[in-house]
Amino acid sequence: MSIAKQLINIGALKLDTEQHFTWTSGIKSPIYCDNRLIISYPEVREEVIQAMIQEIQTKFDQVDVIAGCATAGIPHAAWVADRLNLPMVYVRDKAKGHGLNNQIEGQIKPNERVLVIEDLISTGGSSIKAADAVAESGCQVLGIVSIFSYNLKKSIDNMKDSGYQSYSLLTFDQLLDELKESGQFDDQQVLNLLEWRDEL
Ligand SMILES: O=P(O)(O)OC[C@H]1O[C@H](OP(=O)(O)OP(=O)(O)O)[C@H](O)[C@@H]1O
Ligand SMILES: O=C(O)c1cc(=O)[nH]c(=O)[nH]1
Repeated sequence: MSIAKQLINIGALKLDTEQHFTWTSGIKSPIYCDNRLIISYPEVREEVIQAMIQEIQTKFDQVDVIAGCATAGIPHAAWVADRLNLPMVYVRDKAKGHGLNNQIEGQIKPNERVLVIEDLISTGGSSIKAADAVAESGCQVLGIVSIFSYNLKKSIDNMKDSGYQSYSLLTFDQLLDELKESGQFDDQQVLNLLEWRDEL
């Protein structure tokens, strides 16, 4: 089953055209994709892990370390790192502020080739920030792999400016196609959502 179908089946897609959800960037959205639910469904997470591994193996040569973006990217990074028998770190959105004051937890060494794993990309701000922290520690960021991207113009521009390659297993456009095919959304709803996304 496609990842789009699986996300729909587990209820990861939330729609609220009246109240709207507030994204981490502050954007108010009628839609919210809760990839965090994936961790509770072994069959779905298995598909996601396998798809991520395939993406990594086809797009990147030699990966030394997998870095998960805190928090929603962490479990996926952990499963992928485990399957590939690679070291893993995770990257906080900022330094912890107490204890060792780390932003990156785990160990990376200068010049290592690091692949960043994120669960979702809206503006790309969070994953780029995590990748920047990895780069600032002297490592080479190979790119960012995420489960889902809204394909916002802003995220495409942000990724381009950052210079990081970014790949997502599923895009908003593909998800809307699936919602239309399954009869859950009609043509007009899909058009409205695409128009809303393109205006952000
Ligand atoms: O591309 P962006 O505009 O940065 O948005 C995407 C980010 O937002 C969500 O995280 P959130 O801030 O909700 O935190 P969490 O991962 O701890 O749940 C998501 O998991 C991404 O990290
Ligand atoms: O941009 C976000 O914060 C965001 C959007 C979304 O659909 N899902 C999510 O977990 N975060």
